[in-house]
Amino acid sequence: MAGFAALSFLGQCQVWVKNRLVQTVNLRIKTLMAKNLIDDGPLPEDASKPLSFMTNDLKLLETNGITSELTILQELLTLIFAIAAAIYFDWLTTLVFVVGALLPMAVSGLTQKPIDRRSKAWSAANGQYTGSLKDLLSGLDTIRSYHANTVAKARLNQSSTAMENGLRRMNNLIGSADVWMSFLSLTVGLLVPFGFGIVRILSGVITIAGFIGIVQLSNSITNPLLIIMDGVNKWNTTRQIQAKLRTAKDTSSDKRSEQPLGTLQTLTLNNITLSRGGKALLQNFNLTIKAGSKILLKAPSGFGKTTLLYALQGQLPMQGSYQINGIDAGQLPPRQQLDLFSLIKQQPFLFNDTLRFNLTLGGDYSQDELEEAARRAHLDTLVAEKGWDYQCGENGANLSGGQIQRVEIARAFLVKRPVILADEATSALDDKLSDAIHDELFASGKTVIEVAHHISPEWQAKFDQVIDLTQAA
Ligand SMILES: Nc1ncnc2c1ncn2[C@@H]1O[C@H](COP(=O)(O)OP(=O)(O)OP(=O)(O)O)[C@@H](O)[C@H]1O
Repeated sequence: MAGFAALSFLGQCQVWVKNRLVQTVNLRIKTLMAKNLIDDGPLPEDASKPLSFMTNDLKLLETNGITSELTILQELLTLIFAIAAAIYFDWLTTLVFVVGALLPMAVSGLTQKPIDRRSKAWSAANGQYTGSLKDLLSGLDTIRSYHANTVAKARLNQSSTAMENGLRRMNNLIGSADVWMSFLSLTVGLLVPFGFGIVRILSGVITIAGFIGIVQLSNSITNPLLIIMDGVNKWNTTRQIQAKLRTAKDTSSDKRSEQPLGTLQTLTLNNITLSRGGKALLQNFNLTIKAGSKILLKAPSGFGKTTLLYALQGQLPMQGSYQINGIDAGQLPPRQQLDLFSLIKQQPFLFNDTLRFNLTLGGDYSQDELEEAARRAHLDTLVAEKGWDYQCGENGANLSGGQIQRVEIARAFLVKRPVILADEATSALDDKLSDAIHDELFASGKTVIEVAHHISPEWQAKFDQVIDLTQAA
């Protein structure tokens, strides 16, 4: 009774230790990936990929990777003890049993590449499914308005079918590999060693009792080996994911040291080339911007204006020479470069949180600073009416388009950075409000780089430079 209780308690401890280990590893990986995603990684061209990685792929890593590693470790211990005990009876018969059990394992190596390919295909299909689902949820109002329900459901079904097919194919391959490895284990791993053992008994090298001992122990050799093979196959499905984790580790160790930049003097672009999604945009572009100047960038839609603003911040790559105060931007820590700019986005993003949080984004600002930013962005009437704790809703669903834009403008005023990048910053505002915001932007004394399609001739005349990007190369 006491023995059984002790064994059960050991089993209980094993469950606790295993789950604690899985939790610790999962948390470390999630923290590392969150850091890479938020701090270090490039802006994703397709958000569904990191989304799927953080959810589905990391789950697969837990079930097929971390859990398999623990199982392999546990079974290895049983295996080592069983082999040691069997050697005590007869080392040669034990060797034949071990070789017979290892042979199928070597053959299992052949299935690794196809398993890799199928796991990659499953991961891609998974990303597409997550992307479709995300699209559908954020565009549900549009889908319903235009009665696109049937098409939307069909698209989602199509990607979920592709994902489930990918999963089935991957599991089929793993399952088939397991079945045929078992067949080999039973034949090469069991029948041959049995025959050899009988020969050893007949030649008087071992006793029947010794052979029975080895046969008993062979279960503790073959079974752990089968479980280890299955674990290795499962672990192999996570190799792509582990490769991504290693890249994340590399990017998170940025060795560039902080260089004193001092106050901003110039931004110099020489022979700059930009591309996005494989498409060449600006070519051989040159521009020098002095601190405090007001620049208007003009070009047709899709030319690459927004891309240029992101590249100035260092959030998208650019080829050529980009210097900040004469220092190569590539030599600056990304954070130092980012800290020079506040970006008023063409399509602002709002958190499903209060007005206050949406302005401060968790930063430490005094109430006076908040009120001042809201006043300059002409958001003060909204604040007076709704209060700072007003819930903006998912991506600003509880605000008008113009109010969302003014929250974005207020954010830019609040952070007080030397350069304001304004991407169609007042496109949702009426002329009077747009003029008032421009008055504030120009009065700030900051460098303003604005991208806009509709700016009146009077306002255009107030800029230091109006650059037509189509003529700038
Ligand atoms: N995330 C992305 N992935 C791939 N290509 C993109 C992405 N975003 C934009 N592009 C492409 O890059 C090109 C430049 O886009 P960008 O937004 O910089 O143009 P823009 O000049 O600001 O246009 P607009 O005046 O319409 O805002 C376009 O052809 C666009 O299709």
